[in-house]
Parts: sequence; C-alpha cells; structure tokens
Amino acid sequence: MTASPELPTPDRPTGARPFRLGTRRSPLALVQANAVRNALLAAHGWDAGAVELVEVIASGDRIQDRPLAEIGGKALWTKELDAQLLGGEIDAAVHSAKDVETWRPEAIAIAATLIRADVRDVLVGAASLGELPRGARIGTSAPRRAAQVLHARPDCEVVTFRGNVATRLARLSAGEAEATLLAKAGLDRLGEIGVGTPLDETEFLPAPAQGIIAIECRAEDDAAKHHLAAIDHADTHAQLRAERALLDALGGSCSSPIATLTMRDGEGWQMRAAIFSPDGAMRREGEARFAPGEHEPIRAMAEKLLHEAPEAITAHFEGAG
Ligand SMILES: NCc1[nH]cc(CCC(=O)O)c1CC(=O)O
Repeated sequence: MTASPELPTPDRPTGARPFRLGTRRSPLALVQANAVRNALLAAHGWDAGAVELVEVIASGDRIQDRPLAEIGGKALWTKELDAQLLGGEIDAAVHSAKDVETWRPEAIAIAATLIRADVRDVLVGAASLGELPRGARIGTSAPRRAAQVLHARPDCEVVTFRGNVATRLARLSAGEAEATLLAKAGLDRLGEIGVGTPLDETEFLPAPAQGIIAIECRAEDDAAKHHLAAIDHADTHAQLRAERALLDALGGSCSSPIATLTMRDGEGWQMRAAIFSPDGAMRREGEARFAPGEHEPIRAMAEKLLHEAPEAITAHFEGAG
C-alpha cells in the first residue's frame, strides 16, 4: 500500500510532491473537485501547487445513450477512479456521493464529506408537478424520479434522459420532453441559478446522498486520511453513513426507486424513506429515529418496509427475504 508522502505545510512548503485528487471530467465533477481542492488548501494553509487535480474518464461518461441501470450501474462512475486509487496514481478521489454504489472495495474508505448542499430536486419545464400538461413527457433516467413523478401524475410518460446536466437541459430545449428533473445541488454548483422550480423535499423526497460530495482514499493511507479529516463535515458524514445504511439494508441499487430525507430531530436524527414500484403506482413509506452511527432503527425500518411491501416494489430490491 502506498502512503501519501509528506505534504507541503507552512513550515515545509518545498520539496514535497502535490496531493493528487482524482476526478471525473464532467463540468460538474470538475467544479466539485475544485471545491475539495480549495477546502484542502484553506484548511491546511497550503499554497496553490499543493493539490493537483487528476482527470479520469469514467465508463459512465463514455456511454451516454443507455440507462445506467442497464449498462452496469453505479460502478461505472467509480471503477476507473478506484483503480487509480488502488494503484497509487492518485491519493484521493472526489465523487458525488449519490453515484457511489453501496458496495465498496475494502481497501477504499470514504474519508470525508463536504457540507451537504441543497437536497432538493428541481423541476424544469413547469412551475409544479400539478401544472404539467396532461400526458407530458418527463425526461429522466432515475428510477426514483420516474416513480415519484408517475405517483403524482400517472398520466405522464417517462422518456430516458441521460448525459450530463447541460446535455439534459439541451434535450429539453430541443423538445424531447416537456419537463425534466435535476438536482438543485448540481445546478447551483454549475451556476445555473434560477433554472426551474425546486420541489419541496418533504413531498418529493431526494435520492440517498443527494447533494453530498464524498472524498475517498486508500483505507490504509493514514496521511491522506489525516489531510482529509480536516475538511470533513461531521453532520453531513453522519447523514451519508445513515443513508448508505438504508441502501444496504434495502439492497437498493441504481435501479431501485428509493427516496429518503434525513433531518435533525432534537439531539438525534430522523430519517424518512419511501420505496416505489417503477411505475409509481405503489408507494410505501417508513420513518426511523436514530443517533449518529447507530443504524439499527434504520435497518429495522427497511426490513419492515420490505416485509410489508407488495412484490411490485420488492422485486427491485435485494434486501427482501
Ligand atoms: N446522477 C448524476 C448526478 N450525480 C450527482 C448529481 C447532482 C449533485 C449532487 O447530488 O450532489 C447529479 C446530477 C443530477 O442528479 O441532477
């Protein structure tokens, strides 16, 4: 296992190589990686050369014409960065936590999360779900968004929209759909302020980990862990652990329509979780209170949900039985 060599500090600014931060190449990924870089520079008082971005092309970015669930799931966002990390070519990798699958190699650890951004989805193309024209086409490839829209508006039709944020907005402008749904966090980070209407997060529940930027490093790289700990936002990290525990308990994948919202509840936390049939016709919701790191109530809620949900829902989860 390669450890990060000593890094520049105010007392020792020369002679060390930069900390290499791996990132995907999409405009959103680069904005996010730069946010992590700036956070590291500020937290450690390093000069600009101390953190270097290493751009990695992910298969998920190369294959744009088919739904993610069909071509191999979330691993398509992580496997190239995982390989670079394990091979010691980068010291850390920046991810949208929403795109990081539940199963991770044992030698890789989520070392830090930046403070969570806006968790809401934005509806682009109409002022509200109720105001969509009858039979409107909604462009999305996310099972959660499709099921949740169809639950509210069974008359609508879902058409597959993949590609990065700009591509999806261009496809909407080209008339391929009447509306689309995007994460407000991504739009904000790209400077697309004021696009569309944010949907109330208590009604249209977000995806697990939406709005969270996670930074991974080699599990045994104590130097990298130490550097990254300085930029970790503890409450966000607790939410991420809890929402990943939910995904794990449900056996949820990128083809599972699952939505969740984690909120402070006095001293502790409250989680709401909803699971759907892909056509949105069936919906089941649960709620759990938990303390950070104590995920048993979340697992119990997940088991109960799966136990009581109809086959039309559970068929899309592996946690059942
Ligand atoms: N699936 C792609 C993806 N992954 C993370 C974000 C947004 C940023 C975030 O949630 O932190 C997006 C775009 C979107 O869903 O609109």
